[in-house]
Amino acid sequence: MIRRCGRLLHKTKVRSHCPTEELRDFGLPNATWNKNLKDLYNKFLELSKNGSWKRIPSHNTIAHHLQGIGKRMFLRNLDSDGLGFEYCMFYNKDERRMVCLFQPGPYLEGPPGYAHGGCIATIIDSTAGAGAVYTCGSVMTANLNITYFKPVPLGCTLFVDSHVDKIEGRKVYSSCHIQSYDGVILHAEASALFIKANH
Ligand SMILES: CCCCCCCCCCCCCC(=O)SCCNC(=O)CCNC(=O)[C@H](O)C(C)(C)COP(=O)(O)OP(=O)(O)OC[C@H]1O[C@@H](n2cnc3c(N)ncnc32)[C@H](O)[C@@H]1OP(=O)(O)O
Repeated sequence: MIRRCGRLLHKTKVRSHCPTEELRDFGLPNATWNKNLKDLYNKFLELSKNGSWKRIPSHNTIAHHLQGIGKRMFLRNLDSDGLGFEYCMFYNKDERRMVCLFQPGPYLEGPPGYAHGGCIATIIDSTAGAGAVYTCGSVMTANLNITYFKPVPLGCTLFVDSHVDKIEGRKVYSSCHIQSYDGVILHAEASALFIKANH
């Protein structure tokens, strides 16, 4: 059993923590991105030209963002592109919005052909969480409520749009919608409560 696991791990190139590994920005286009993802990415690059939006670099540790000691980030734990969470984020400071352009790969399957609900929760938590971090510093998720409206086909392009709605002391209230790349299908919506670090 362990040997079988070992072979599987080897085949799928699951990453182990390697502090000397070269830092790579995964939020840049690669050969596995489909046309819709590339088009949305280019649209947001264009919107970034006047400074309203900013592309957020995405490494395989969060040390870059939080000046801490990062190990391996959950969303960036596969070496091969396109298999898991393929995404990039853009932040708009004035609007307190973080958007994520997301293409769920085949290893995120739940129901046959569709993304697992847990990976949808992960991308919502990460997008809204990153929005809260960029708006007011280090946070922890205290509460996350999701309504799933339509299943998400693997390999499609999603537009994840989060917004910091309200800040009350250490409490940061956010909302998030997941739509198809063209805005036609609303796949899920969520509300989240983040608590700012107590320091
Ligand atoms: C590409 C870009 C990347 C960007 C980089 C970064 C990515 C980052 C992505 C991040 C995304 C990933 C993120 C993750 O995955 S975070 C990992 C998942 N989350 C956790 O493990 C959190 C576990 N819980 C805790 O650690 C504590 O309970 C926290 C820290 C949340 C609060 O404990 P703490 O002792 O510090 O605070 P407090 O108890 O004094 O309470 C303070 C206030 O908050 C209110 N309250 C507390 N809990 C709840 C609740 N459940 N509902 C409603 N209200 C709640 C409470 O009533 C009080 O209100 P008030 O009395 O003041 O009015």
